[in-house]
Amino acid sequence: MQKRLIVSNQLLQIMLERLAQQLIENHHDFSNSVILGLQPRGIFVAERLQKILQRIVGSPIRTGRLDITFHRDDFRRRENPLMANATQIDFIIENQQVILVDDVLYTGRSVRAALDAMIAYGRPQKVELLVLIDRRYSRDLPIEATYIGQQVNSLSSQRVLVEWRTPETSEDNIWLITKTEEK
Ligand SMILES: O=P(O)(O)OC[C@H]1O[C@H](OP(=O)(O)OP(=O)(O)O)[C@H](O)[C@@H]1O
Ligand SMILES: O=c1cc[nH]c(=O)[nH]1
Repeated sequence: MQKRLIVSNQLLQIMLERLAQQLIENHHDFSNSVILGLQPRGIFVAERLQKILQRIVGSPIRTGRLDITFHRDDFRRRENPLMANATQIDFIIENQQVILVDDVLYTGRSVRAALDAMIAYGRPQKVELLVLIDRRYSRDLPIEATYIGQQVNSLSSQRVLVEWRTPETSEDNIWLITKTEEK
């Protein structure tokens, strides 16, 4: 396995600050806007953004967690049963501007499932999508992000891995993983 660093710890902090500023440009004080992080990995991005936004805006930013498990189009096709995560939305999304947040946009199938899952909670006025990494030219569906951390050219055999800091590592990094033949 080869691991190539595509976003360093320092760059990722700058990227998150920039994405937060872009959100503020469009959503001002967030009085009519909410954030939904996609389970399982989008919630880390959503929580980081929430902290930065709250620091800048100076008021609470409504942030929830959306589970998409039962809305995935491969739900019944998987050999290993999928484990559902929690959906936690403690606010009304009816008539709100919703920002869906995930770490990676690849085929677009997770986002399609998220749109489906979200509709059970109300009819938003508008829905946007924010991702850290947009794997270009990889879409199976006509879905694009509104806010992008970085676009990456990749092969279908590769995978993007977003690694968040732990007490041991204290660094956030994004890697492009290439599987190599085991000898
Ligand atoms: O655009 P997509 O092709 O849906 O891929 C993007 C999704 O994949 C990852 O999740 P996860 O690894 O849980 O999903 P996967 O099994 O579909 O790769 C990632 O956190 C995104 O949610
Ligand atoms: O590269 C990819 C594709 C889907 N999901 C990921 O987490 N990474």
